[in-house]
Amino acid sequence: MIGHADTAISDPTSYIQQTEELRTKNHPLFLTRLEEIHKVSSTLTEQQRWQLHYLDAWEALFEGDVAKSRQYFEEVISKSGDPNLSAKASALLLTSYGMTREYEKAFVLANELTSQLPGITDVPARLQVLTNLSQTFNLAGQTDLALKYAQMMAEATPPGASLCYPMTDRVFALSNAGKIGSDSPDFRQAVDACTSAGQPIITNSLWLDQGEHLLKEDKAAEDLVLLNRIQASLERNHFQSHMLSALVQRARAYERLGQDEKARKAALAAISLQEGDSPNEWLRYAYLVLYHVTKKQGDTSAALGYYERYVTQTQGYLNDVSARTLAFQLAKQQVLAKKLETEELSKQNAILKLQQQLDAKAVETGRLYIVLLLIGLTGIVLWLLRLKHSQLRFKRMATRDGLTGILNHQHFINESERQLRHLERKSGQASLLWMDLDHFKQINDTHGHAAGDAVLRHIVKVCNGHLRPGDLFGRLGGEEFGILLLECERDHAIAIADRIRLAIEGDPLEHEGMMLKVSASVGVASTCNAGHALQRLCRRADAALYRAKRDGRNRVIADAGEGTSVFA
Ligand SMILES: Nc1nc2c(ncn2[C@@H]2O[C@H](COP(=O)(O)OP(=O)(O)OP(=O)(O)O)[C@@H](O)[C@H]2O)c(=O)[nH]1
Repeated sequence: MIGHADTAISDPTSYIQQTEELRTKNHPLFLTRLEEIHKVSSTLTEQQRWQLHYLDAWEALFEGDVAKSRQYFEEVISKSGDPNLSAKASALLLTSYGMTREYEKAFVLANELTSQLPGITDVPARLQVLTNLSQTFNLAGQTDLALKYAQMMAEATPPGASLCYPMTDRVFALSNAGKIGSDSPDFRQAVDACTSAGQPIITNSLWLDQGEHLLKEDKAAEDLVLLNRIQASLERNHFQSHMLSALVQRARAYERLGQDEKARKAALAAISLQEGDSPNEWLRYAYLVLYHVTKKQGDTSAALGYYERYVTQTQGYLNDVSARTLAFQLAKQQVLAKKLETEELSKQNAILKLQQQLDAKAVETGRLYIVLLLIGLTGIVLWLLRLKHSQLRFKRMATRDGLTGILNHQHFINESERQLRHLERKSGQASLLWMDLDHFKQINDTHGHAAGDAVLRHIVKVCNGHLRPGDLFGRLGGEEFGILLLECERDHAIAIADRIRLAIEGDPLEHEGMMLKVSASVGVASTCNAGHALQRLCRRADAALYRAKRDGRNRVIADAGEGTSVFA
């Protein structure tokens, strides 16, 4: 329980809520309780203080202090952080714009509230927004919209709760549309709902509207009965616009009944109630009554004066009506323009998105092309490599001996001729070794052909270990080899040949657990004796080899000119 001086409030939240419900039900009690809450305001939570601020704003609007109410409502909307309270404040701000004839602002706000509606789920806030929307659209002459919001309000009203507000908004919309008369059951039903809900101010609004219909239907006496019946309630609740409209209605009723003095008094009372001379439908009627009465009484100058005020008011009223319609249309146009703009933007966004997608696709396609190109290029490169490899293989096959990898007979001959020609030009020397393995047949016969092959490969390996890179080494056939030693004098060649012979002899091949030992006979011919012609060199070397074989094998015999030889 929180308290201050003589006031004690045990549950401020529900107390504030109950006080809010009293606004139009029991306005004097509402004021008393509002004062009580203010006394304990220092003990309230922040949210409760904003609720109190909202009630202060409502009261300021009820009293006609629009500026104060608007300031308070705007503070609630921007600072309270309470979406439901903000929605209610916006709804009442809407009404305040209507009261000050700022119709454009009102309809722009109405449009905003309409779009926010789906998100407003708090029942009291939703009902407040719906009733203010219905009233605002009714003010603009948009009675269908007003009816729609009244219907939505009825649907949003929880079961068992009063339908006073939605029924009243419905009656006002139907009434404004000229769809009901004074005897319409809609009046009766709405009045019953509001009476049993304990809403005298709303009930009085309905009675006054029914009175307007009675006047239109030329039932002035009935209207006066009605006005007399609600007079006490009007005075009790002291709602300024009700007091004003009731007095004007009374004045018009008296005038119709020929009770001019009463009509004049009522009209003057109405004018005295109104502060300022701003356009107003009731004042328009008040001046019209005064014009008729004074004219009838023969007071022409006074009648003229009232008539001028009546014309001014009419002008103002008509301007006001067209301003409402215009503002509504303007706001509608703005909303439409905004919608179109949004649609245009979303179209542009869609185009941009498409563009981006196309760009992405182009990049993707570009990438695909690059990948395909790379695959193609790689394929071509691989194909070229394979081609090169094949060419090399073919070239190798064409120039090399398949078993040992050294030059084949034909290529050895060709290359040797080329090198000898070259050496001849520069007077260089070369020596040709003609080498044949001894009794090789026995290897084949004893150990098999494969062993013979292995020995041939081994011999090539041994020989290569004693040759320079530029020397030519070829297999002339079977177990016969030719070696052309470039830039090599005869004696040096004999020494190399003998080193090779010794190496072959001293390096048997281990093959499948067997030591395969071979020897070689070598014939040497040199350009210094035989000249640079290959044929002659071969003949001389071959002859020397023949002698080496004949003389017992495993030896080197060098050609020493025609018919001579040197042993190594
Ligand atoms: N394993 C193997 N044997 C070969 C190859 N080419 C030739 N031969 C064999 O080499 C042997 C050469 O024998 P011959 O010409 O009688 O000469 P040899 O047995 O070496 O006797 P001499 O030359 O007189 O010392 C033959 O048995 C051929 O079959 C070859 O590529 N691989």
